[in-house]
Amino acid sequence: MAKDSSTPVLDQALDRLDLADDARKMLRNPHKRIEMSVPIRRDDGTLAVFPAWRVQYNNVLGPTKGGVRFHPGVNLEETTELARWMTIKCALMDLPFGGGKGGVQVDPKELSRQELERLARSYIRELHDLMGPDTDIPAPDVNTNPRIMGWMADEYDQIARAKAPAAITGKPLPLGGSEGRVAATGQGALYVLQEWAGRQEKAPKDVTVAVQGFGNAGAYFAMLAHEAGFKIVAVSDSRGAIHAEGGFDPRPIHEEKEKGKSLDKVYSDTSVVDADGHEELDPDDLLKIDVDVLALAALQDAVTEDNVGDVQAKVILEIANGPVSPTADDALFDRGVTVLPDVLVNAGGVTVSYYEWVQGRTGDRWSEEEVRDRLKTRFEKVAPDCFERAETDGTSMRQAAYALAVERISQAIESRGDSCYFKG
Ligand SMILES: NC(=O)C1=CN([C@@H]2O[C@H](COP(=O)(O)OP(=O)(O)OC[C@H]3O[C@@H](n4cnc5c(N)ncnc54)[C@H](O)[C@@H]3O)[C@@H](O)[C@H]2O)C=CC1
Ligand SMILES: O=C(O)CCC(=O)C(=O)O
Repeated sequence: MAKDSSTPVLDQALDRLDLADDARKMLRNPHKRIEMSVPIRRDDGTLAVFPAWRVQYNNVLGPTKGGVRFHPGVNLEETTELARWMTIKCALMDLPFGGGKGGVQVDPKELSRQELERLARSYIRELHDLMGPDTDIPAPDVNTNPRIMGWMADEYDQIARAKAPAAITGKPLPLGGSEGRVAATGQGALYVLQEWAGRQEKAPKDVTVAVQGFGNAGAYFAMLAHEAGFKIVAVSDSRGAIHAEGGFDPRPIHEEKEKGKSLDKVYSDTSVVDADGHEELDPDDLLKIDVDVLALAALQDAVTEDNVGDVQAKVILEIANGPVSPTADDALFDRGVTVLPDVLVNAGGVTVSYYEWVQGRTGDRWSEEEVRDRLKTRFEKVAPDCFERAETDGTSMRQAAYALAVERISQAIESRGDSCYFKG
Protein backbone atom coordinates (compact mmCIF):
# COMPACT_ATOMS: atom_id res chain seq x y z
CA MET A 1 0.00 0.00 0.00
CA ALA A 2 1.26 3.45 -0.85
CA LYS A 3 2.32 5.08 2.40
CA ASP A 4 -0.43 7.13 4.05
CA SER A 5 -2.42 7.10 0.87
CA SER A 6 -5.61 8.55 2.35
CA THR A 7 -3.79 11.44 3.98
CA PRO A 8 -4.02 13.74 0.93
CA VAL A 9 -7.80 13.32 0.74
CA LEU A 10 -8.19 13.72 4.48
CA ASP A 11 -5.92 16.78 4.45
CA GLN A 12 -7.91 18.29 1.59
CA ALA A 13 -11.14 17.72 3.50
CA LEU A 14 -9.64 19.18 6.67
CA ASP A 15 -8.24 22.18 4.82
CA ARG A 16 -11.38 22.92 2.78
CA LEU A 17 -13.72 22.83 5.75
CA ASP A 18 -14.08 25.47 8.37
CA LEU A 19 -13.24 23.21 11.29
CA ALA A 20 -11.91 23.78 14.74
CA ASP A 21 -8.23 22.99 15.00
CA ASP A 22 -8.97 20.16 17.46
CA ALA A 23 -10.51 18.05 14.67
CA ARG A 24 -7.47 18.47 12.47
CA LYS A 25 -5.13 17.39 15.25
CA MET A 26 -7.20 14.43 16.32
CA LEU A 27 -7.85 13.12 12.82
CA ARG A 28 -4.23 13.37 11.75
CA ASN A 29 -3.03 11.25 14.66
CA PRO A 30 -3.99 7.68 15.49
CA HIS A 31 -5.20 7.19 19.06
CA LYS A 32 -3.68 3.76 19.86
CA ARG A 33 -1.47 1.46 17.81
CA ILE A 34 -1.09 -1.87 19.53
CA GLU A 35 1.80 -4.04 18.39
CA MET A 36 1.72 -7.72 19.35
CA SER A 37 3.64 -10.93 18.85
CA VAL A 38 1.08 -13.69 18.50
CA PRO A 39 2.41 -17.18 19.29
CA ILE A 40 0.94 -20.51 18.23
CA ARG A 41 2.03 -24.12 18.62
CA ARG A 42 2.39 -25.63 15.13
CA ASP A 43 1.04 -29.12 14.47
CA ASP A 44 4.63 -30.42 14.43
CA GLY A 45 5.19 -29.16 18.00
CA THR A 46 7.33 -26.13 17.10
CA LEU A 47 6.44 -22.60 18.17
CA ALA A 48 5.64 -19.94 15.57
CA VAL A 49 5.29 -16.26 16.41
CA PHE A 50 3.47 -13.86 14.07
CA PRO A 51 3.67 -10.05 14.08
CA ALA A 52 0.22 -8.57 14.61
CA TRP A 53 -1.43 -5.19 15.17
CA ARG A 54 -4.62 -3.51 16.21
CA VAL A 55 -5.01 0.19 15.48
CA GLN A 56 -7.75 2.10 17.30
CA TYR A 57 -7.60 5.21 15.17
CA ASN A 58 -10.28 7.46 16.59
CA ASN A 59 -13.06 6.86 19.10
CA VAL A 60 -14.80 10.19 19.31
CA LEU A 61 -18.06 8.83 17.90
CA GLY A 62 -17.99 5.52 19.76
CA PRO A 63 -16.01 2.31 20.26
CA THR A 64 -13.56 1.63 17.46
CA LYS A 65 -14.81 -0.81 14.82
CA GLY A 66 -13.15 -2.68 12.01
CA GLY A 67 -12.05 -6.01 10.61
CA VAL A 68 -8.99 -8.18 11.21
CA ARG A 69 -6.93 -9.13 8.17
CA PHE A 70 -4.74 -12.24 7.87
CA HIS A 71 -2.27 -11.62 5.04
CA PRO A 72 1.51 -11.81 4.51
CA GLY A 73 1.57 -8.13 3.45
CA VAL A 74 -0.06 -6.76 6.60
CA ASN A 75 2.02 -4.19 8.51
CA LEU A 76 1.53 -1.30 10.91
CA GLU A 77 1.30 1.36 8.20
CA GLU A 78 -1.34 -0.54 6.26
CA THR A 79 -3.34 -1.28 9.41
CA THR A 80 -3.22 2.39 10.42
CA GLU A 81 -4.41 3.42 6.98
CA LEU A 82 -7.28 0.94 7.06
CA ALA A 83 -8.24 2.12 10.57
CA ARG A 84 -8.29 5.73 9.38
CA TRP A 85 -10.63 4.75 6.55
CA MET A 86 -12.87 2.96 9.05
CA THR A 87 -13.08 6.21 11.05
CA ILE A 88 -14.32 8.07 7.96
CA LYS A 89 -16.63 5.21 6.89
CA CYS A 90 -18.38 4.84 10.26
CA ALA A 91 -18.86 8.60 10.53
CA LEU A 92 -20.18 8.85 6.97
CA MET A 93 -22.74 6.11 7.65
CA ASP A 94 -23.72 7.84 10.92
CA LEU A 95 -22.85 4.78 13.01
CA PRO A 96 -22.02 5.24 16.71
CA PHE A 97 -18.52 3.92 16.11
CA GLY A 98 -15.00 5.16 15.66
CA GLY A 99 -12.53 3.44 13.35
CA GLY A 100 -10.17 0.56 13.99
CA LYS A 101 -8.50 -2.27 12.12
CA GLY A 102 -6.40 -5.29 12.94
CA GLY A 103 -4.06 -7.58 11.13
CA VAL A 104 -1.75 -10.55 11.44
CA GLN A 105 1.21 -10.91 9.11
CA VAL A 106 0.66 -14.50 8.04
CA ASP A 107 -0.15 -16.52 4.95
CA PRO A 108 -3.19 -18.44 6.19
CA LYS A 109 -2.90 -20.87 3.27
CA GLU A 110 0.19 -22.26 4.98
CA LEU A 111 -1.66 -23.10 8.20
CA SER A 112 -3.73 -26.19 8.96
CA ARG A 113 -7.31 -25.67 10.17
CA GLN A 114 -6.17 -26.29 13.76
CA GLU A 115 -3.27 -23.84 13.45
CA LEU A 116 -5.62 -21.22 12.06
CA GLU A 117 -7.92 -21.67 15.04
CA ARG A 118 -4.99 -21.36 17.45
CA LEU A 119 -3.89 -18.17 15.70
CA ALA A 120 -7.38 -16.61 15.91
CA ARG A 121 -7.59 -17.47 19.62
CA SER A 122 -4.05 -16.29 20.35
CA TYR A 123 -4.76 -12.91 18.67
CA ILE A 124 -7.75 -12.39 20.98
CA ARG A 125 -5.78 -13.50 24.06
CA GLU A 126 -3.22 -10.78 23.32
CA LEU A 127 -5.85 -8.11 22.64
CA HIS A 128 -8.47 -9.07 25.20
CA ASP A 129 -7.85 -6.34 27.78
CA LEU A 130 -7.93 -3.62 25.15
CA MET A 131 -11.11 -4.61 23.30
CA GLY A 132 -14.78 -5.18 24.09
CA PRO A 133 -18.33 -4.09 23.16
CA ASP A 134 -17.74 -0.55 24.47
CA THR A 135 -14.10 -0.25 23.48
CA ASP A 136 -13.08 -1.91 20.22
CA ILE A 137 -15.05 -4.45 18.20
CA PRO A 138 -13.27 -6.67 15.62
CA ALA A 139 -14.94 -8.24 12.54
CA PRO A 140 -13.89 -10.11 9.38
CA ASP A 141 -11.72 -8.70 6.59
CA VAL A 142 -9.46 -10.29 3.96
CA ASN A 143 -8.88 -14.01 4.69
CA THR A 144 -11.00 -13.98 7.83
CA ASN A 145 -14.59 -15.16 7.89
CA PRO A 146 -17.51 -16.11 10.18
CA ARG A 147 -15.81 -19.32 11.28
CA ILE A 148 -12.72 -17.41 12.43
CA MET A 149 -14.93 -14.81 14.15
CA GLY A 150 -16.65 -17.70 15.94
CA TRP A 151 -13.32 -18.90 17.37
CA MET A 152 -12.40 -15.33 18.34
CA ALA A 153 -15.78 -14.75 20.02
CA ASP A 154 -15.50 -18.01 21.94
CA GLU A 155 -11.99 -17.12 23.15
CA TYR A 156 -13.19 -13.68 24.24
CA ASP A 157 -16.09 -15.21 26.19
CA GLN A 158 -13.87 -17.82 27.84
CA ILE A 159 -11.42 -15.20 29.13
CA ALA A 160 -14.24 -12.87 30.21
CA ARG A 161 -16.09 -15.79 31.83
CA ALA A 162 -19.24 -14.25 30.34
CA LYS A 163 -21.17 -14.25 27.09
CA ALA A 164 -20.42 -11.05 25.20
CA PRO A 165 -22.13 -11.31 21.79
CA ALA A 166 -21.45 -7.64 21.00
CA ALA A 167 -17.67 -7.97 21.41
CA ILE A 168 -17.07 -9.31 17.88
CA THR A 169 -19.25 -9.12 14.77
CA GLY A 170 -19.42 -11.19 11.60
CA LYS A 171 -19.96 -14.28 13.78
CA PRO A 172 -21.77 -17.44 12.63
CA LEU A 173 -25.55 -17.23 13.14
CA PRO A 174 -25.65 -19.75 16.06
CA LEU A 175 -23.23 -17.55 18.03
CA GLY A 176 -25.31 -14.40 17.53
CA GLY A 177 -24.24 -13.42 14.03
CA SER A 178 -26.67 -11.30 12.04
CA GLU A 179 -28.70 -12.41 9.08
CA GLY A 180 -27.44 -10.64 5.99
CA ARG A 181 -23.84 -9.95 7.16
CA VAL A 182 -22.19 -12.22 4.59
CA ALA A 183 -23.89 -10.47 1.66
CA ALA A 184 -23.90 -7.00 3.25
CA THR A 185 -20.83 -5.50 1.60
CA GLY A 186 -21.96 -6.55 -1.87
CA GLN A 187 -25.51 -5.44 -1.10
CA GLY A 188 -24.39 -1.97 -0.05
CA ALA A 189 -22.23 -1.66 -3.16
CA LEU A 190 -25.26 -2.53 -5.28
CA TYR A 191 -27.33 0.21 -3.61
CA VAL A 192 -24.64 2.76 -4.52
CA LEU A 193 -24.51 1.48 -8.10
CA GLN A 194 -28.30 1.69 -8.34
CA GLU A 195 -28.21 5.27 -7.06
CA TRP A 196 -25.62 6.17 -9.71
CA ALA A 197 -27.61 4.42 -12.48
CA GLY A 198 -30.83 6.16 -11.39
CA ARG A 199 -29.15 9.56 -11.53
CA GLN A 200 -27.79 8.77 -15.01
CA GLU A 201 -31.22 7.47 -16.08
CA LYS A 202 -29.59 4.21 -17.14
CA ALA A 203 -31.50 0.94 -17.14
CA PRO A 204 -29.47 -1.80 -15.39
CA LYS A 205 -29.64 -4.03 -18.50
CA ASP A 206 -27.68 -1.37 -20.40
CA VAL A 207 -24.89 -1.22 -17.82
CA THR A 208 -21.97 -3.63 -18.25
CA VAL A 209 -19.94 -4.52 -15.15
CA ALA A 210 -16.57 -6.25 -14.67
CA VAL A 211 -15.69 -7.42 -11.15
CA GLN A 212 -12.09 -7.76 -9.99
CA GLY A 213 -11.94 -10.04 -6.90
CA PHE A 214 -14.56 -12.77 -6.75
CA GLY A 215 -14.22 -13.23 -2.97
CA ASN A 216 -16.75 -12.52 -0.24
CA ALA A 217 -17.49 -8.91 -1.16
CA GLY A 218 -17.08 -9.20 -4.95
CA ALA A 219 -18.98 -12.46 -5.47
CA TYR A 220 -22.02 -11.31 -3.51
CA PHE A 221 -21.95 -8.00 -5.32
CA ALA A 222 -21.77 -9.77 -8.72
CA MET A 223 -24.64 -12.12 -7.88
CA LEU A 224 -26.89 -9.39 -6.47
CA ALA A 225 -26.11 -7.01 -9.34
CA HIS A 226 -26.96 -9.78 -11.83
CA GLU A 227 -30.26 -10.40 -10.01
CA ALA A 228 -30.96 -6.66 -10.15
CA GLY A 229 -30.55 -6.74 -13.96
CA PHE A 230 -27.00 -5.38 -14.43
CA LYS A 231 -24.92 -7.14 -17.07
CA ILE A 232 -21.93 -8.92 -15.48
CA VAL A 233 -19.39 -9.44 -18.28
CA ALA A 234 -16.25 -10.47 -16.37
CA VAL A 235 -15.10 -11.70 -12.97
CA SER A 236 -11.60 -12.45 -11.67
CA ASP A 237 -9.74 -13.81 -8.70
CA SER A 238 -5.99 -13.94 -8.08
CA ARG A 239 -5.60 -17.02 -10.30
CA GLY A 240 -7.96 -16.50 -13.22
CA ALA A 241 -10.60 -14.41 -14.95
CA ILE A 242 -13.69 -15.27 -16.97
CA HIS A 243 -15.15 -12.94 -19.60
CA ALA A 244 -18.24 -13.09 -21.83
CA GLU A 245 -19.22 -10.01 -23.76
CA GLY A 246 -22.90 -10.91 -23.75
CA GLY A 247 -22.97 -11.15 -19.96
CA PHE A 248 -23.53 -14.16 -17.70
CA ASP A 249 -25.04 -15.39 -14.45
CA PRO A 250 -22.24 -15.48 -11.84
CA ARG A 251 -24.16 -17.74 -9.43
CA PRO A 252 -23.02 -21.13 -10.89
CA ILE A 253 -19.44 -19.83 -10.88
CA HIS A 254 -19.83 -18.94 -7.21
CA GLU A 255 -21.15 -22.43 -6.46
CA GLU A 256 -17.98 -23.89 -8.01
CA LYS A 257 -15.78 -21.42 -6.08
CA GLU A 258 -17.49 -22.51 -2.86
CA LYS A 259 -16.17 -26.02 -3.54
CA GLY A 260 -12.66 -24.57 -3.19
CA LYS A 261 -11.83 -24.00 -6.87
CA SER A 262 -10.09 -20.88 -8.11
CA LEU A 263 -11.43 -19.29 -11.31
CA ASP A 264 -8.79 -20.81 -13.59
CA LYS A 265 -9.98 -24.23 -12.39
CA VAL A 266 -13.63 -23.25 -12.70
CA TYR A 267 -12.88 -22.32 -16.31
CA SER A 268 -10.84 -25.38 -17.19
CA ASP A 269 -12.54 -28.12 -15.14
CA THR A 270 -16.26 -27.39 -15.14
CA SER A 271 -19.07 -27.03 -17.61
CA VAL A 272 -20.66 -23.98 -15.97
CA VAL A 273 -18.81 -21.54 -18.18
CA ASP A 274 -19.10 -23.29 -21.54
CA ALA A 275 -22.49 -22.10 -22.64
CA ASP A 276 -22.39 -18.35 -23.20
CA GLY A 277 -19.25 -17.75 -25.21
CA HIS A 278 -16.98 -17.37 -22.21
CA GLU A 279 -13.28 -16.80 -22.65
CA GLU A 280 -10.49 -17.05 -20.12
CA LEU A 281 -8.49 -13.90 -19.36
CA ASP A 282 -5.36 -13.09 -17.48
CA PRO A 283 -6.61 -11.47 -14.22
CA ASP A 284 -4.63 -8.28 -14.96
CA ASP A 285 -6.42 -7.88 -18.29
CA LEU A 286 -9.82 -7.55 -16.61
CA LEU A 287 -8.90 -3.94 -15.81
CA LYS A 288 -8.54 -3.17 -19.51
CA ILE A 289 -11.99 -4.31 -20.63
CA ASP A 290 -14.23 -1.66 -22.18
CA VAL A 291 -17.10 -1.67 -19.67
CA ASP A 292 -19.36 0.89 -18.06
CA VAL A 293 -18.47 -0.09 -14.50
CA LEU A 294 -15.28 -1.60 -13.14
CA ALA A 295 -15.95 -2.98 -9.65
CA LEU A 296 -12.69 -3.40 -7.71
CA ALA A 297 -13.20 -5.94 -4.93
CA ALA A 298 -9.74 -7.46 -4.37
CA LEU A 299 -7.03 -5.49 -2.58
CA GLN A 300 -5.64 -1.98 -2.35
CA ASP A 301 -3.67 -0.31 -5.13
CA ALA A 302 -5.20 -2.35 -7.98
CA VAL A 303 -5.19 0.81 -10.10
CA THR A 304 -2.08 2.97 -9.81
CA GLU A 305 -0.27 5.48 -11.99
CA ASP A 306 1.31 2.50 -13.82
CA ASN A 307 -1.93 1.04 -15.18
CA VAL A 308 -4.50 3.83 -14.88
CA GLY A 309 -4.02 4.54 -18.59
CA ASP A 310 -5.35 1.04 -19.39
CA VAL A 311 -8.66 1.57 -17.60
CA GLN A 312 -11.51 2.11 -20.05
CA ALA A 313 -14.46 2.01 -17.65
CA LYS A 314 -16.60 5.11 -17.17
CA VAL A 315 -17.22 4.38 -13.51
CA ILE A 316 -15.13 2.70 -10.82
CA LEU A 317 -16.96 1.11 -7.93
CA GLU A 318 -14.49 0.72 -5.04
CA ILE A 319 -15.68 -2.34 -3.15
CA ALA A 320 -12.20 -3.05 -1.77
CA ASN A 321 -10.51 -0.63 0.60
CA GLY A 322 -8.14 1.67 -1.26
CA PRO A 323 -8.10 -0.04 -4.67
CA VAL A 324 -7.27 3.21 -6.50
CA SER A 325 -4.05 4.99 -5.51
CA PRO A 326 -4.23 8.79 -4.94
CA THR A 327 -2.31 9.55 -8.14
CA ALA A 328 -4.57 7.30 -10.19
CA ASP A 329 -7.59 8.85 -8.47
CA ASP A 330 -6.52 12.33 -9.61
CA ALA A 331 -5.88 11.07 -13.15
CA LEU A 332 -9.33 9.46 -13.32
CA PHE A 333 -11.00 12.62 -11.99
CA ASP A 334 -9.22 14.67 -14.68
CA ARG A 335 -10.41 12.21 -17.35
CA GLY A 336 -14.02 12.50 -16.14
CA VAL A 337 -14.18 8.94 -14.81
CA THR A 338 -16.49 8.74 -11.77
CA VAL A 339 -14.89 6.97 -8.84
CA LEU A 340 -17.50 5.83 -6.31
CA PRO A 341 -15.36 5.70 -3.15
CA ASP A 342 -14.68 2.79 -0.81
CA VAL A 343 -15.80 4.59 2.35
CA LEU A 344 -19.32 4.70 0.89
CA VAL A 345 -19.41 1.72 -1.46
CA ASN A 346 -18.19 -0.98 0.95
CA ALA A 347 -19.87 0.42 4.07
CA GLY A 348 -22.66 -2.18 3.95
CA GLY A 349 -20.40 -4.61 5.82
CA VAL A 350 -19.76 -2.43 8.85
CA THR A 351 -23.36 -1.20 8.83
CA VAL A 352 -24.69 -4.74 9.21
CA SER A 353 -21.95 -5.35 11.79
CA TYR A 354 -23.52 -2.45 13.68
CA TYR A 355 -26.92 -4.19 13.39
CA GLU A 356 -25.29 -7.34 14.77
CA TRP A 357 -23.83 -5.33 17.67
CA VAL A 358 -27.27 -3.85 18.41
CA GLN A 359 -28.84 -7.34 18.34
CA GLY A 360 -26.05 -8.62 20.59
CA ARG A 361 -26.70 -5.89 23.14
CA THR A 362 -30.49 -6.16 23.13
CA GLY A 363 -30.87 -9.91 22.69
CA ASP A 364 -33.16 -9.19 19.75
CA ARG A 365 -33.01 -11.18 16.45
CA TRP A 366 -33.86 -9.49 13.15
CA SER A 367 -34.93 -11.31 9.99
CA GLU A 368 -32.88 -11.09 6.80
CA GLU A 369 -35.60 -8.91 5.31
CA GLU A 370 -35.48 -6.51 8.25
CA VAL A 371 -31.70 -6.21 8.01
CA ARG A 372 -31.89 -5.58 4.26
CA ASP A 373 -34.64 -2.97 4.65
CA ARG A 374 -32.64 -1.10 7.29
CA LEU A 375 -29.51 -1.23 5.14
CA LYS A 376 -31.40 0.02 2.09
CA THR A 377 -32.95 2.90 4.02
CA ARG A 378 -29.53 3.96 5.30
CA PHE A 379 -27.92 3.86 1.85
CA GLU A 380 -30.91 5.71 0.37
CA LYS A 381 -30.01 8.58 2.69
CA VAL A 382 -26.20 8.54 2.65
CA ALA A 383 -25.54 7.84 -1.06
CA PRO A 384 -27.66 10.79 -2.32
CA ASP A 385 -26.06 12.99 0.36
CA CYS A 386 -22.65 12.18 -1.15
CA PHE A 387 -23.76 12.76 -4.76
CA GLU A 388 -25.38 16.07 -3.82
CA ARG A 389 -22.41 17.25 -1.77
CA ALA A 390 -20.05 16.46 -4.67
CA GLU A 391 -22.27 18.49 -7.01
CA THR A 392 -22.55 21.44 -4.61
CA ASP A 393 -18.83 21.55 -3.81
CA GLY A 394 -17.67 20.64 -7.34
CA THR A 395 -15.47 17.88 -5.93
CA SER A 396 -15.01 14.17 -6.41
CA MET A 397 -17.35 11.77 -4.64
CA ARG A 398 -14.47 10.78 -2.36
CA GLN A 399 -13.89 14.36 -1.25
CA ALA A 400 -17.63 14.79 -0.69
CA ALA A 401 -17.79 11.64 1.45
CA TYR A 402 -14.79 12.77 3.49
CA ALA A 403 -16.31 16.22 3.97
CA LEU A 404 -19.56 14.78 5.33
CA ALA A 405 -17.71 12.40 7.64
CA VAL A 406 -15.19 14.90 8.93
CA GLU A 407 -17.91 17.45 9.70
CA ARG A 408 -19.74 14.88 11.80
CA ILE A 409 -16.58 13.94 13.72
CA SER A 410 -15.67 17.57 14.23
CA GLN A 411 -19.12 18.36 15.66
CA ALA A 412 -18.71 15.48 18.12
CA ILE A 413 -15.29 16.75 19.18
CA GLU A 414 -16.70 20.22 19.78
CA SER A 415 -19.74 18.88 21.63
CA ARG A 416 -17.52 16.98 24.04
CA GLY A 417 -15.98 20.19 25.26
CA ASP A 418 -12.55 21.08 26.53
CA SER A 419 -11.51 17.70 27.87
CA CYS A 420 -12.11 15.87 24.60
CA TYR A 421 -9.03 13.72 24.46
CA PHE A 422 -9.07 10.21 23.15
CA LYS A 423 -9.74 8.42 26.46
CA GLY A 424 -10.63 4.78 26.75
N1 LIG B 1 -15.75 -8.76 3.55
C1 LIG B 1 -16.24 -7.60 3.95
O1 LIG B 1 -17.29 -7.53 4.61
C2 LIG B 1 -15.58 -6.34 3.58
C3 LIG B 1 -14.50 -6.33 2.73
N2 LIG B 1 -13.96 -5.13 2.35
C4 LIG B 1 -12.80 -5.09 1.46
O2 LIG B 1 -13.09 -5.80 0.26
C5 LIG B 1 -11.88 -6.37 -0.23
C6 LIG B 1 -12.07 -7.85 -0.42
O3 LIG B 1 -12.43 -8.41 0.83
P1 LIG B 1 -13.10 -9.85 0.94
O4 LIG B 1 -14.03 -10.07 -0.21
O5 LIG B 1 -13.61 -9.97 2.32
O6 LIG B 1 -11.83 -10.76 0.79
P2 LIG B 1 -11.71 -12.22 0.17
O7 LIG B 1 -10.41 -12.73 0.64
O8 LIG B 1 -12.96 -13.00 0.43
O9 LIG B 1 -11.68 -11.96 -1.42
C7 LIG B 1 -10.65 -11.29 -2.08
C8 LIG B 1 -10.64 -11.84 -3.51
O10 LIG B 1 -9.74 -11.05 -4.29
C9 LIG B 1 -9.01 -11.93 -5.13
N3 LIG B 1 -7.79 -11.28 -5.60
C10 LIG B 1 -6.64 -11.02 -4.92
N4 LIG B 1 -5.75 -10.43 -5.75
C11 LIG B 1 -6.35 -10.33 -6.96
C12 LIG B 1 -5.96 -9.81 -8.22
N5 LIG B 1 -4.75 -9.27 -8.40
N6 LIG B 1 -6.84 -9.88 -9.26
C13 LIG B 1 -8.05 -10.41 -9.08
N7 LIG B 1 -8.50 -10.90 -7.92
C14 LIG B 1 -7.65 -10.86 -6.86
C15 LIG B 1 -8.77 -13.17 -4.27
O11 LIG B 1 -8.44 -14.29 -5.06
C16 LIG B 1 -10.15 -13.29 -3.60
O12 LIG B 1 -11.03 -14.01 -4.45
C17 LIG B 1 -10.79 -5.98 0.77
O13 LIG B 1 -10.19 -4.78 0.37
C18 LIG B 1 -11.57 -5.75 2.05
O14 LIG B 1 -10.90 -4.89 2.95
C19 LIG B 1 -14.49 -3.95 2.75
C20 LIG B 1 -15.55 -3.90 3.57
C21 LIG B 1 -16.15 -5.09 4.13
O1 LIG C 1 -17.74 -5.25 9.80
C1 LIG C 1 -16.91 -4.54 10.35
O2 LIG C 1 -17.01 -4.16 11.49
C2 LIG C 1 -15.68 -4.05 9.63
C3 LIG C 1 -15.68 -4.17 8.15
C4 LIG C 1 -14.36 -3.67 7.63
O3 LIG C 1 -13.32 -4.06 8.12
C5 LIG C 1 -14.36 -2.72 6.54
O4 LIG C 1 -15.38 -2.11 6.26
O5 LIG C 1 -13.28 -2.54 5.93
